[in-house]
Amino acid sequence: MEAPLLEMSTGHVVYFIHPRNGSLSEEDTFGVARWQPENGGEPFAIKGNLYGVNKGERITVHGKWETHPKYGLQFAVDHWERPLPKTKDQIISFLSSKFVKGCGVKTAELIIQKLGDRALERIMHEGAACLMGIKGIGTKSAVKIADSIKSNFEIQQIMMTLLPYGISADTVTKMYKQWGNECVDIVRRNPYRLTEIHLIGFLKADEIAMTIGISMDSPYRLNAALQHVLNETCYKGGHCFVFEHELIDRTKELLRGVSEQDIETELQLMAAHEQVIWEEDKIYPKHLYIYENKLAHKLACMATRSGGAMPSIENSIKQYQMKHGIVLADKQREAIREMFRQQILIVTGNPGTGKTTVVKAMIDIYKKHYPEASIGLCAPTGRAARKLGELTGMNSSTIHMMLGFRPGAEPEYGDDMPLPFDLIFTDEVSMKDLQLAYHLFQAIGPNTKVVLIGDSDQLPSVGPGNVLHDMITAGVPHVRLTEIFRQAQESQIIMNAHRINNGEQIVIDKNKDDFFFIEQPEPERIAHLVVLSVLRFLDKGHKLEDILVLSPMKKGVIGTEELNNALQAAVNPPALDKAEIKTVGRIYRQGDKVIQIRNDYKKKILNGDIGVVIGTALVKDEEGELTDEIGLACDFHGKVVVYSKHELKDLLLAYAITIHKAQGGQAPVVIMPVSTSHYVMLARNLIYTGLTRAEGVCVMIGTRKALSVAISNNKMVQRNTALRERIESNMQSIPTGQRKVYG
Ligand SMILES: Nc1ncnc2c1ncn2[C@@H]1O[C@H](COP(=O)(O)OP(=O)(O)OP(=O)(O)O)[C@@H](O)[C@H]1O
Repeated sequence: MEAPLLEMSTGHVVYFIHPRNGSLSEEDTFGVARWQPENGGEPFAIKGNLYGVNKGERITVHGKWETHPKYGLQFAVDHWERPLPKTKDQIISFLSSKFVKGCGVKTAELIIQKLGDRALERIMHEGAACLMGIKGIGTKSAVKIADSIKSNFEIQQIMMTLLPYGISADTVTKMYKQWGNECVDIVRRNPYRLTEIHLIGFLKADEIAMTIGISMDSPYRLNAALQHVLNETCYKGGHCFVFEHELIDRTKELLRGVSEQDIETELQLMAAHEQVIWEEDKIYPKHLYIYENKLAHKLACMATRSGGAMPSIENSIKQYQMKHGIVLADKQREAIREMFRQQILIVTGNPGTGKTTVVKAMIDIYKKHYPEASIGLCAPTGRAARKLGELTGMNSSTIHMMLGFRPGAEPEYGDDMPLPFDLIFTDEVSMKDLQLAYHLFQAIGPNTKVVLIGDSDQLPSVGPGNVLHDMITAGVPHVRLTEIFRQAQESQIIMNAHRINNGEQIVIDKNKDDFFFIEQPEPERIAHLVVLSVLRFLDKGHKLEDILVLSPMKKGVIGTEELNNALQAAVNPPALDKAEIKTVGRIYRQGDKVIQIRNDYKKKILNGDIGVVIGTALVKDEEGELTDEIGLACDFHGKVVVYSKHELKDLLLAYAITIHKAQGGQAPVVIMPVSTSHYVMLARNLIYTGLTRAEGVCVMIGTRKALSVAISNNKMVQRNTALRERIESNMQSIPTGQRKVYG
């Protein structure tokens, strides 16, 4: 049976029925609107994918009539387009609309006066030149006007061609921004280039390629598949490279039916063109290879620059101890001496071993010796940076902010412009992945000292690399603090963290009120108890921001997604006076705790930043001008950020977060489900990292059996990295005689 012919109607949306504010997004495109046809007929309801349609805008909808059981006759939109305005009035209203930049009604009338009724066709054909000489239009605004007219209609043509291939309107808009009117040619020739636009992955591009008719063994396909497997393996597994045989096997599995020989040949070509780096049996994404090599070289240079002991240091330590009424442990004193001797020093220790105490002593003594010196403090997350600042009483920032990360460009500080500090302390070093470590060390000048502080027993970085471990094993100067001080010994959280780290079971003294284990085997009951515990802490006067609910994973009854839904319903239920924004499968409500899950240098909000929804506000466009889209306003420690509907994919509820996401942050209360339903995730360093997020109270809910499985599982997941070997060989290539003396 042939598909019924589509009918069409040109007119405009009078108002949106659903959603009422008309704010649709790429994820949520379904809308219902009151439609006024321009032929003067009766208004009627239209429904369907109305994403991109603006109230009052003249468009043409194509679709068919349907009878809804409740709402009666409606026009179901299949697709829509913006027709070229024809009459003088239509042209003036289009030219003076928000689609054309820099043109008001007056200017629009002058344009028609000069160019006539075919003004738009002429502008598209002749460009800005035909606008020159019109009163009030300078060269700049002529270009602006011509460009916006051109892109408006050009993009529509491109959409008509590309939408049938299954490419979404939003992706076409992004492609157009990047490739202009070459979009169609590019996609037809090599649809895998769509993966350059970050919204499309290999699988989707492959689907489109198959619709276009690209052959199964096309070199474009093989190339994209190899890139995809290489990047996925590195970024999901934390690897810096993938072994050749593994890369080929996985790619073969993905492409099914393509020969190993063809894949290998493509890989050789990629290596020849330096799309990837092939070193012995290792295949690197090019950027990770560069990072690993340059970082290794820099670390080796710094690690071999020692300045010799400072004679007056023992006296300074003594004076510090007297002034502060403290006796530093041997290892703490060693760390201070080494800090003066070395250009780079790593100080590690489990909780309560005096890391912060020694940092404060280092700062104090260094300032005594060098009163004019400038000292910088930084950490990988906002939370860790704030804590370091509070504990030392000095300014502290995220590493990203310190280095001046910006969208689409290299950071402000790098090897040609080193950071302007004599001494830098950087905390939570276990979280630094290869890329962040590379950027930080690139920006360290020859006369700057760096002290890295952290706990090497915590989870490794989320991103590729095992930087802290590799630095320590390669012999970068390192002091490990081991003594647990008396005050710390009183904390059951700290003592149990040490036990877990040593593979021992936890011990709880029920007379103390900082550590609780609630035995409960049923995941549904565990989830219920988590919610009850949160409510109880809130009743006791804790603020929402004081409580971290940590789960090892996202999925499942006690995964973060379901816990977040349950906690949102219990802690922040809907109310008439609370603003809300809905996207697919999620509601954000005023008062919700939220977490950013991607670095956004433009908004200056980093992956892992936690904030609170404060309401709704108008979204600004790329030029900073207000649009009529209603977005979600969130407060991140005093910084207010507005998210468009489209940007909400970067924001999750944060009543419950994964332990990985919680790294680098702590809270007075931690509630953590520990269940065998998370079997695959039960690992010692995971539980240890979760527990050590608690500053005051930890409540574990689950089974001792699950906890015991986790504590016994100390298998370190292997990461493919050659940083250690590279640091070692770089160190060896600097002859002892030529090693520079620091200081
Ligand atoms: N030399 C010392 N003598 C006595 N007490 C000390 C000494 N060093 C540190 N402490 C005390 O031990 C406790 C833990 O120290 P500190 O906070 O410096 O450890 P930390 O390793 O930074 O801990 P965390 O990783 O939990 O932040 C503090 O109460 C601190 O005052």
